[in-house]
Amino acid sequence: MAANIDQIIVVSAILPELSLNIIDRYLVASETLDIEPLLVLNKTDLLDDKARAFVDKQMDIYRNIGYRVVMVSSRAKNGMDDLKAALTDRISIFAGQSGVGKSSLLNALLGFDKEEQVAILTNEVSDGSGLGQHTTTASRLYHFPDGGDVIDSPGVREFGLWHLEPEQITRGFVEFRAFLGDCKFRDCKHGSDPGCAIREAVEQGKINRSRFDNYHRILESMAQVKTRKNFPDGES
Ligand SMILES: Nc1nc2c(ncn2[C@@H]2O[C@H](COP(=O)(O)OP(=O)(O)OP(=O)(O)O)[C@@H](O)[C@H]2O)c(=O)[nH]1
Ligand SMILES: [Zn+2]
Repeated sequence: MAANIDQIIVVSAILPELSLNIIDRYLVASETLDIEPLLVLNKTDLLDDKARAFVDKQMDIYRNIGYRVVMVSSRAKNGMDDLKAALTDRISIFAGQSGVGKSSLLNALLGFDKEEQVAILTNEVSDGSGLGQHTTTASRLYHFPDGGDVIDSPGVREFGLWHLEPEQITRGFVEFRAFLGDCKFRDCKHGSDPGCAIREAVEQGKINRSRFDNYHRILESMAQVKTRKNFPDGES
C-alpha cells in the first residue's frame, strides 16, 4: 500500500484541540514509512488575530525543520487553492484526529454532493475498529477535479506507532539526526544522560523543546503499551 502513496496529509485544527504531540506522532509515522507529510491546519475561520499569531508560531516549529504547512478553512473556503496545488499530480492519504475536518476537506475538494457524502459516511460506520487492523472496508481512490488523487480508507486515517522500535522513533524526529552520532554514550537515551548531544542542542535552542518533550512522551506511552502487552490483565 505504502508504495503508491506520495504524501500523507496530516490534518489538525484548533478545535477539538491543537495537539503538537499528535502532530509529532503522525510525523514519526510518515518518516518511518518514508512518505512525505504535509501539515494542514484546518478551521482557520475560528482564529482571531491573536489566536492566528499563536498558531502560526506553533507551525513555525515545523516550517523551521523543513515541513510544508498549509492553513485552511474548509468551511470559509480559505487557503483551499494552496491545498489543491499541493495535491495536484500526487496520490495522498488524509490522516488526523477525529473531528479535525478530514471528511469536510475531502468533500469540499472532491466536490461531492450530499448523496455521495451519505454513501461515504455509511461506509465509515461499517468499519468500527478505527485502528485499521481488522478493517474489511476497501480503500477507495478518488480523483480530485483539479488534479491529484486521494486514497481513502477509514483504517488508514488514524494509525498508531505501537509497532515501532525506540530507535525508529528517534530517527522519526528529523532534526535530531544531525546530532545523533555526537552523544557521549552509544546507548544514550537522550534524557538526562551525560554528554547527550540532543539535549545540548535543545539547551542551545537548536532543537525545539516541545519536539524534545513530545519525543520522550511518545517513548513513554509506547513503553506503557508494551508493558500492558507483556502482562495482560484479564481480557485486554
Ligand atoms: N469552524 C469550522 N468547522 C469545521 C471546519 N471543517 C470542519 N468543521 C466541523 O468540524 C466537525 C468535524 O468535521 P469532520 O469533517 O467530520 O471531521 P473528521 O476529521 O472527518 O472526523 P472523523 O470522521 O471523526 O475522523 C464538523 O462539525 C464540521 O462541520 C472548518 O473549516 N471550520
Ligand atoms: Zn543523547
